[in-house]
Amino acid sequence: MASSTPYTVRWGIMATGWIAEVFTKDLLANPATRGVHDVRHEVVAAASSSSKDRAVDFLNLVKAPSSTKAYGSYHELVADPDIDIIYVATPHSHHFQNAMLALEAGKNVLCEKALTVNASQARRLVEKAREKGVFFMEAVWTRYFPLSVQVRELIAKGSIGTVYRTIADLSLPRDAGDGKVDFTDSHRMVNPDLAGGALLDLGIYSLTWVFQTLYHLQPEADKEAPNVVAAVNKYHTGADETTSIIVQFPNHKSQGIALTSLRVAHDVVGDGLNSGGAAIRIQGSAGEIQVMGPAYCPLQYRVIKKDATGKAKIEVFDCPIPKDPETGWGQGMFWEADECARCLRDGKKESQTLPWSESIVIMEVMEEALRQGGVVYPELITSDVYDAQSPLNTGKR
Ligand SMILES: NC(=O)C1=CN([C@@H]2O[C@H](COP(=O)(O)OP(=O)(O)OC[C@H]3O[C@@H](n4cnc5c(N)ncnc54)[C@H](OP(=O)(O)O)[C@@H]3O)[C@@H](O)[C@H]2O)C=CC1
Ligand SMILES: O=C1OC[C@@H](O)[C@H](O)[C@H]1O
Repeated sequence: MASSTPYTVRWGIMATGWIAEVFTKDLLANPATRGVHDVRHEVVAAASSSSKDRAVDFLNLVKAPSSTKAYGSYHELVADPDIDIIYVATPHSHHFQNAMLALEAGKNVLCEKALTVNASQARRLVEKAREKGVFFMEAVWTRYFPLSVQVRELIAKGSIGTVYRTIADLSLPRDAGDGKVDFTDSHRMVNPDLAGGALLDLGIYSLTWVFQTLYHLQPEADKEAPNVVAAVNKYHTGADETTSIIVQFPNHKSQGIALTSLRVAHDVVGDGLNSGGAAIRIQGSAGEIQVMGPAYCPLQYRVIKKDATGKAKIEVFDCPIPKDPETGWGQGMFWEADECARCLRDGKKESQTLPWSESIVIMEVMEEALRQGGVVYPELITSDVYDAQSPLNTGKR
């Protein structure tokens, strides 16, 4: 008989920026408000690379329980024996060193997207997780949305026939009108020192839709790494500002088109529904699924087929994100946290929804696209040699 006591996971939060705040609030949202009763989350500690005060401010901001510990270094965080899993919420540039720091300490790890700066770093992390026997997952939260689960199920049961093509776009209209985009050159979105650029930050979601609809569902025995053709426009900082990728799975006769840009919008109106077209179109031999809303946080999908008379039949499915009524919190990041909890409870080292091998293949695609576009990141952040004392781990910038 299943236990009625929820399985509790104790989290340590590495970094105190924007997404650390959103994710931590989701951890603290009541699971019952999303109908979850088998797992729950506790926030045990948070760490800032710059000071303990910043970690204290962060914990106040997210209204963490008073017992939650604040650390002024990532090293202290990963050494805390009360923590089950570390959430790495630093810029892409830091993920390899920071995740390795936690894995080396024997911690389970959920690491923000993009997992690393290149595929070799991703492979190293997976090898380390395997060696240490710990759980490790890339935090691509969208994969755990009930909407994504439903869309994958529809495809798997052949609702739109054989899927031959997926087109996915995640683009932000940040053109400043003076040749620049409205991020400062030091911002992580465009700063090569922080592995900035449209692809690693946004394009990964376009690729997520391509992969979860065309690659993830390929039978294990027929898994096919894709051919990659990319066009990249570089920003004056050297990071990519607009990148378009065609991934081709020749044996499956399928293709994915993943688009991203910091210049134009995937949705001109900005409400995710009325832009005139879907940013994600999954095209099958017997119909199409359109996913509405930004690729990272979609809230509606439509299944479009012809009925027996040849007339279009459109079914619309809304998938809202439940908010905790007490705090108003809930952005949809709790679903990936629940996945981590269930994997830990069940002794799984990787999530079947985003297996290690798939994170690596996606990193290979992004690395190849950036190579074709001539985007080069600095040695400090591309190295796959772990250094506990790297400035990326100590915060000594
Ligand atoms: N899943 C999602 O929807 C989203 C995911 N992300 C991902 O989360 C990660 C962080 O993004 P975001 O929270 O927006 O970034 P922020 O700049 O807001 O925060 C990054 C944090 O990392 C720490 N950090 C350590 N070293 C540096 C450094 N040299 N420069 C800047 N910050 C540093 C800082 O915390 P401290 O020094 O206190 O440790 C900082 O607050 C990225 O990988 C991004 O792709 C971002 C937004 C949405
Ligand atoms: O992951 C993300 O999703 C939302 C975007 O606005 C953000 O830049 C990106 O990091």
